[in-house]
Amino acid sequence: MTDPLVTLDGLTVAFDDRPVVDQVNLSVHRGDIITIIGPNGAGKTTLIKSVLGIQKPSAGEVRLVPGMVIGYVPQHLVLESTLPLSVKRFMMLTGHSVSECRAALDKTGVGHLLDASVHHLSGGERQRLLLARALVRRPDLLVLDEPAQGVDINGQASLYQLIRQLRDELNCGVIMISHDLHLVMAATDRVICLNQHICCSGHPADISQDPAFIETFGHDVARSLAVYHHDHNHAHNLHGDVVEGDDGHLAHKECSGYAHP
Ligand SMILES: Nc1ncnc2c1ncn2[C@@H]1O[C@H](COP(=O)(O)OP(=O)(O)OP(=O)(O)O)[C@@H](O)[C@H]1O
Repeated sequence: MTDPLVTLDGLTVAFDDRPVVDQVNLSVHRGDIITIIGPNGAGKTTLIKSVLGIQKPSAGEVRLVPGMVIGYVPQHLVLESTLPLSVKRFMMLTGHSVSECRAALDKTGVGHLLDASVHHLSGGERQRLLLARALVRRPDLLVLDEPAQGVDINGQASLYQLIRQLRDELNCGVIMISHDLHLVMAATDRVICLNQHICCSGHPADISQDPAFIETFGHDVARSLAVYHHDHNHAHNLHGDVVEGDDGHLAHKECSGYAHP
């Protein structure tokens, strides 16, 4: 495996001697999609700010591959509402050419909005614009802070799908914060459950059964997530009945559920 793009080594950030990120070890490689979940105030944004270099660690360190490019997608696009601003002009503020900006907008599915006003975009279109602004830099690492905020449920699913597709195309690493637990479970490779320290981490299918996850999010959340996961130890016949597989085990081949690992 290649060297990680980012390594957090005992990262600790304290405000007034209160650690809000406590001894976090984490590495992100090319191709990884890592999602940070956790309750309000758990230190998720602080951790991401440390990766971006805008929050200094109190202890430990953040190591980045030298020369690496980071594309950042904030939660919201904050704009002066009285200032007329087209999508094209907004993108060109990055210093990239029109053709590069257009290519990035095409990639995120909003190339047709080049001449539209940014003030008139829907929630989903705004998030795609912010993603295009991050992509135009051809990042090695994409950092997203709740990218699906203000986007409806169908829009959220396609936004997460787009993030996976961009990861494949750019071969970048992705680290994001999300509160949309069901979508996270379907769209990510590794979940980090943060509550100052890392409570638990792992594949989405496994994490909902972790006692630390249940302690942080409660039984109801864990149970509702567990609905989407089941062991592949049996098969269904055309009537949906469970049947035994060829190898004597019960195999679950015909079910096309939500989040099969
Ligand atoms: N600059 C700062 N000075 C003092 N306290 C801060 C500062 N930034 C964050 N905090 C505190 O650190 C804690 C973690 O904040 P952070 O924004 O990282 O949490 P979060 O997990 O992203 O929360 P949310 O899900 O609510 O966005 C909070 O208690 C917050 O008030």
